[in-house]
This record gives sequence, C-alpha cells and structure tokens, in this order.
Amino acid sequence: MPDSSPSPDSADQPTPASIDLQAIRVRIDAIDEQLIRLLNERGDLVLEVAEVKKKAGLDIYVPGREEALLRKLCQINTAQHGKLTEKAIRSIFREIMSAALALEDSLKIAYLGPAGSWTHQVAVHKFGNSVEYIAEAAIEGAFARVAAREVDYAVLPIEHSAEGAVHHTLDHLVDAQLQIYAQILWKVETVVMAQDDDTPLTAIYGHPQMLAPCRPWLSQRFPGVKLVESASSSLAATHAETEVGTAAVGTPLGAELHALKVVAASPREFSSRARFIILGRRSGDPSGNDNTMLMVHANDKVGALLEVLKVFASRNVNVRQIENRPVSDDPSGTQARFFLEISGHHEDSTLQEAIADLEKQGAKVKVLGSYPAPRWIEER
Ligand SMILES: C=C(O[C@@H]1C=C(C(=O)O)C=C[C@H]1O)C(=O)O
Repeated sequence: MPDSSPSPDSADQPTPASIDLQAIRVRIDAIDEQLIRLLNERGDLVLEVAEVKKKAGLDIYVPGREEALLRKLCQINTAQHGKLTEKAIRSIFREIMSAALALEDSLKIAYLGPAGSWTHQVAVHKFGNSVEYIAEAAIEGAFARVAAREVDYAVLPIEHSAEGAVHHTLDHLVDAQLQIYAQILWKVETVVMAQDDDTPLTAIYGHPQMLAPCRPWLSQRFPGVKLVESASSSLAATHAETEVGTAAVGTPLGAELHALKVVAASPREFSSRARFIILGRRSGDPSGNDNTMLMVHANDKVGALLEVLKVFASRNVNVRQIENRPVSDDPSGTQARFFLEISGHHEDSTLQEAIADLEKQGAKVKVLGSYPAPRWIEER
C-alpha cells in the first residue's frame, strides 16, 4: 500500500517531527555560521604565516607541523569525549589545511599518473582537494617538473608491499639536486570494479603490483575468472569500461574516476601497503621525530655493509631499512651502493658525526632527504 503519511520534511503540513527538526536545524545553521567565521579568522592568521614564510624563504607546506597539529586535534577530541572518529577529525582538518595551503600560495603537486592512479589517491589524501594536481606519466618527468619549479612537489612511489623497492625513484634521487621532503605510508583496500554486479565475469584486469598480493583472494572470490596483467591501473579500468563481462582491480578512487561500480573489496589482509615520497627541492625541517634517507657508496669488499652499519650502531642510531643497488657509473665494479633509511635528522650532530666517520672510511655519502617519521594511513 502506498504510504500516504506526510513527509516529515514537508513544509506545508507541519507535524511534531517537522517542528522538532526545524528547531534543531536552526541550531545547526547557527553553529555552521560560527564555523565559517572561525575558518575565515583562521584563514587570516594563515595569511600572516605566509608573509613570514615568504620573507624568510621558507616552504609554505610544512608536513611536520601538519602531523603534529592533526595528532593534537585527535587528542583534544578524545579528551573532550568527542563522538567524531579520529579518521573524521583528520579528514576534516586535512581539508581545512588544504584550503590554508591554497590561500598561502597556489600549491602545485605532480603525481605519477594517470588520473586515478594509486599515487593520485595518496596525493589527494596528503594535500586535500584545494591544491592543484598535475598527472605525470614518468618518474623522470616528475623530477624534471620539480627541478624546473613547474610544480612545488611531486608524489612518487618508493616501495610496494608486493614488489619491493621502486628502484627507479631511488636511482633518480642519486643524481638529482632534489630531496625527499616528506614520506607517506599507505595501506589501502583493493577493489574490483565493473560496469555492474550482475554480468558474470570472464576476466579481471590489473596492474601486476595490484594483482600480485590479491591473487589468493581473487581466485577464491572469483573462481575460474582469468587474471590479466595491464600496464597501468587506469588501462585495466578502461578494459572494464569497454569490454562487457570484464572487471579491473584498483583503488576506490580509480573506480570513481572511471564511473565503475565497486563489486568487491579486499579483506584487510589483502590490502596493499606502499611508501611514497614527497619530492621537493630541500629536506624537511627537523620536527623532533624524523628519518633520513642516505645513499652510501662503499668499496665492494667482504664486510663493507657491516662497516657502514657499525658506524650507526656504535652511536645508537637505528638503521630502519637497507636497499642494495648496482652503481651505474662504476665500470670496474669496485663500488657497492646502499640506500639506508636511518632514524634522526641529518642536521642532528650524531648523524653528522656518523656521516663524517663514513667519509673518513673512504665511503661516499649523499643525504637524499630528512623528513618527519610518517604514520600509517589506512584507507578502507
Ligand atoms: C599555516 C601554516 O602553513 C601550512 C598550513 C597549515 C595549517 O593550515 O595549519 C599547517 C602547516 C603548513 O603546511 C603553518 O605553517 O603554520
């Protein structure tokens, strides 16, 4: 039977519910008005900050300050027994800070594209929706844009849970006059997207890095469906858009941009993890909790790495990660190249002493950047 009762929203026939709603909404409106006034007051202060930074030649974007602020706001929310989740507080203030960045300067961010790529999603999460984004097809192109000051920063992948280090990014840092300004750790659910969820699937396309960790889940969830590798997540989505009975694996943002429906989302254990760098023209300022990426060239001999590690261990410096790479301009093959991520900022006296010691031992050291220690961002 059709429902003939008046809608609680109906203005012509007031009901007790609509009267109650109206009264509450008047109070919400009043709070929103105050919020707008406060946001604009905040905006005035942000512009004052921008003046000081411009005079002092400082970067507009300060990831250490942003993270400290977000953390403090979540603590305040907990102390006030606030109902909003930490995720909600972070995303609301992410956008407030994005608007602040846009007020201070027209911040331009390049990311490894195409639009809808995983890196795009991470970049938007980090910088919000008020700044300008530029898709860049190649890692070297992103480096060139930052060097030429066409963009302020570039967001690039540096490591993936399924495939290990993204060597191309690390290798480019060796010769570039650019540095890691910040880092992002990211966990995201992988989704399967298709035109609709009724048509039986014959194939699922995906970038090898997205497919690899999800194979066990996909073969269980979609038994008998062929898994086909594509050059990019965007290309995979294009297949799903144009070929009936196919789907693509990718991120929720990719589904949205290709107007595809999410037909399945991976369980937590099949979510992908990755590290990204925010490439800038300098290191981040010391924030009190930083990491540093170093490139070390040492003589390729027995115990070479051990000697390097001893320099840090003897100073109680944690070596968080090690990557070993061939040295491209070393035809004699006498050099070994290590990428080390260590705790601390390169301006700390302990790290400066350690670097000086390595150089005394005959090693060549290059600081590839110091940046605030990132926290995991989990996107579900
Ligand atoms: C306002 C500033 O500039 C930017 C905007 C921030 C904000 O809106 O709170 C924080 C850090 C910076 O990325 C600042 O450095 O304090």
